[in-house]
Amino acid sequence: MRILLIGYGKMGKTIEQMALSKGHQIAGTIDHTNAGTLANYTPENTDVAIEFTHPEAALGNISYCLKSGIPVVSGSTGWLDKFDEAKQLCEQNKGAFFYASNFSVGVNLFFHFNEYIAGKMQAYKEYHVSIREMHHLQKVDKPSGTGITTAEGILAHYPNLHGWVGDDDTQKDKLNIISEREPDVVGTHIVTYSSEVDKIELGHIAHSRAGFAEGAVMAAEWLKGRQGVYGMKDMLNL
Ligand SMILES: NC(=O)C1=CN([C@@H]2O[C@H](COP(=O)(O)OP(=O)(O)OC[C@H]3O[C@@H](n4cnc5c(N)ncnc54)[C@H](OP(=O)(O)O)[C@@H]3O)[C@@H](O)[C@H]2O)C=CC1
Ligand SMILES: O=C(O)C1=N[C@H](C(=O)O)C[C@H](O)C1
Repeated sequence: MRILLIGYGKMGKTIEQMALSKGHQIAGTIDHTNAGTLANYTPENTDVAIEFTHPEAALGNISYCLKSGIPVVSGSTGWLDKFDEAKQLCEQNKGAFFYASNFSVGVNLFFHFNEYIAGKMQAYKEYHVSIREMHHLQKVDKPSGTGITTAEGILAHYPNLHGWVGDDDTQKDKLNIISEREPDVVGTHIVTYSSEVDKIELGHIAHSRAGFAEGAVMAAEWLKGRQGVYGMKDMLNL
């Protein structure tokens, strides 16, 4: 497939290596320096776009692809308050849009187990549940998209918790997501259930960006010939 890489930073470059190793071609790469050239890409020269940019840039890039008829896979985080706009655009243009806050198969298994454990733990009121996410110093958004998806999986089972809050806030009836930033941490997410007497933890630690890149290329291949809005649960049958 001819893959357009929108965002050519840490993820764009890792995806490029993964896509080439699987026999795909790179239709082009977009970063700040050549953002205006996005308009040169059409379904005639591009089979699919993979978008990993920035919270401020994601919706514009996704909109361009959907309006132009280019199927688009996005992993950008920090913009999901506008997700419904992307969904509507996809429906209006009969397009193809695949979104995941985290493309690694391991994290999506973690999401699955997280929901199962939350369903069991909500009956045990002596345990206080919280989430901790750790990332590298360059990360611009917090909490992480993965941290928010993890929170949503827990909240679905905890009717007494009304939404999540970041670590700059503490409200008793909300689920706390604590964010830590340290040099070179690729991505770590830990769910903790803590009582007076013990602690239960479920965690995922990414050793590199290869898992994210592999999942994004897999999603681009899977999206071929499909129309609609999809996520990892659709692709992995989780
Ligand atoms: N879903 C998932 O599995 C994962 C998601 N992510 C998310 O992906 C995104 C990118 O992460 P990462 O690659 O580490 O970030 P980087 O900062 O390393 O790269 C971002 C890239 O986007 C480009 N960019 C930013 N703004 C614009 C714009 N307005 N127009 C065009 N290009 C732009 C940057 O260009 P320039 O360098 O010129 O500024 C750069 O090439 C983040 O939102 C991150 O949270 C990350 C890992 C996994
Ligand atoms: O910015 C990152 O690096 C990552 N971002 C994603 C997120 O916000 O969840 C996924 C992964 O944890 C790495």
